[in-house]
Amino acid sequence: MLEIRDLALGHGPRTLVRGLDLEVPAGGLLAVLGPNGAGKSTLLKALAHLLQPRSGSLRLDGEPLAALGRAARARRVAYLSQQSRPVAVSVYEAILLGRIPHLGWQVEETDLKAVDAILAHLDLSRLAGRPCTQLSGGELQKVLIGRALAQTPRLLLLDEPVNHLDLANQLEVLALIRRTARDRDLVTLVVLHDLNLALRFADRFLLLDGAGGFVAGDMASLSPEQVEQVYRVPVTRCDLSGQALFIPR
Ligand SMILES: Nc1ncnc2c1ncn2[C@@H]1O[C@H](COP(=O)(O)OP(=O)(O)OP(=O)(O)O)[C@@H](O)[C@H]1O
Repeated sequence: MLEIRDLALGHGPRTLVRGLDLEVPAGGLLAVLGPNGAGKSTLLKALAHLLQPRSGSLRLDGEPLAALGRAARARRVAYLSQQSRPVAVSVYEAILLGRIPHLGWQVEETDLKAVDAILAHLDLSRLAGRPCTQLSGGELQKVLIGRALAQTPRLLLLDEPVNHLDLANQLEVLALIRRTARDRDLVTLVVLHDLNLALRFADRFLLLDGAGGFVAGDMASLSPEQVEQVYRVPVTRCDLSGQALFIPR
């Protein structure tokens, strides 16, 4: 469980988040929503300890995140930024890099087995020897998620993981993230721009308005009024064969 208490975030004079209280249980998927510039990446960076909150506390399974040392944090928190780029190593090596926080002075059999398991889990075994620079966008995104999983984190932070992916890859990658969060009982936060993907894959949401305000709840409770107020676009929420959708009017 991730507990966020009275969190305030901002840059310079601008306050992005004020008084944020939120509990994020393990096993599910929290969609972090909001318009461009609302503070979604800033929130993830604060959780990854890359940015100092103005105030408030962050606890993971009861333990203050700020108290974790660098190595302990790398074992507990995996963060995939918006700007992740391929590195010139093989798929196998890229995922093995995620084991660094767990390594002693050499790679152990358990590390290699962990990489094999992740390759199989992500259906990437056939690409193990391929340089990351020769992957499609969807394949690369899966490798980066694999590297994050190799850290065996408890908290998984993914900033727009389906950006630049085609429809099939968006669905595949998000299904994989949801399945992984459930199977490995991870606390997972995913920044998404597509509300309909959020409705389909997330079970909770946090909607930031960029002016300090926020609304959070079960995905099923996200209302057109809440969406309209933040995105300033009139929308209708409808149901198509059991799948909720927001349609701009
Ligand atoms: N290091 C920084 N210094 C000053 N301002 C910043 C910094 N980083 C971000 N900002 C500003 O803070 C606001 C929130 O940025 P952030 O990247 O968190 O938004 P976002 O919701 O992730 O946006 P997007 O959907 O466009 O990725 C933006 O107006 C941005 O310009």
